[in-house]
Amino acid sequence: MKAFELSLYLVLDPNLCRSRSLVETARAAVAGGVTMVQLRDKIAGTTGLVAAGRALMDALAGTGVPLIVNDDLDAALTINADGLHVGQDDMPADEARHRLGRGKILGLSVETEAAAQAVDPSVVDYVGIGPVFATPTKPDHKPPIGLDGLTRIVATSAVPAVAIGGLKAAHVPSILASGAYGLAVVSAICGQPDPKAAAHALRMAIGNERSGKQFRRGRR
Ligand SMILES: Cc1ncc(COP(=O)(O)OP(=O)(O)O)c(N)n1
Ligand SMILES: Cc1nc(C(=O)O)sc1CCOP(=O)(O)O
Ligand SMILES: [Mg+2]
Repeated sequence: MKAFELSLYLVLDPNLCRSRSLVETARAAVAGGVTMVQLRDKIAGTTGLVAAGRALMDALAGTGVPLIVNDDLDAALTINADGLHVGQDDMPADEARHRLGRGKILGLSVETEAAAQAVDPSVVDYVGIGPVFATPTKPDHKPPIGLDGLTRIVATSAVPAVAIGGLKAAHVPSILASGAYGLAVVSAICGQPDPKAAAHALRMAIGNERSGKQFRRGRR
């Protein structure tokens, strides 16, 4: 399996990318410090996802940043993506793992402690927990879990967690304090006038928060 790092996970949605292409946005975001990229297009269909996914695979080659395909296992397999992300209402994780093979990254959305408890770490590599806050990016999202809900669900998870839903740079301290390893965002990068600068600001906030914690632990 390609190594993965959940600190800053860009979920690419063409609806939010304004006039920029997915490739342009991904390149800029990776230059700004994004560590994972997901292709999420709810209307493209498998053919559209395959075309967009191939272009993204080329753009990310050599960067070390994995490309995850949302929902569509066939598209992920066709382009030999680094992994797949499924939700509770998508294909069951067991089946996704079986068809994906052991060498790929599999992410699963969880919205409750019960769902987090049910995650099998031999099947699922990471969980996406949300929505932390309400967001117009996903109109069909479940009720927001808030920071307390996030903290409880993270504590239940046997695999690394990334928080998602309405997250901006100002939320970095509270999200990391919840125990989540990182943040997954759409509009905080995709919808921004300068996606590289937006990604950089998020990544710096994450780095500062982590180093600040180390410093505080060492103080008398
Ligand atoms: C990292 C990450 N976490 C959660 C989701 C949401 O997945 P899902 O609940 O299946 O909803 P859709 O994105 O498919 O609308 C995600 N995509 N990525
Ligand atoms: C794709 C997605 N999944 C969610 C979940 O709660 O599972 S919230 C969401 C959209 C996140 O977009 P933004 O960063 O613009 O708020
Ligand atoms: Mg889904």
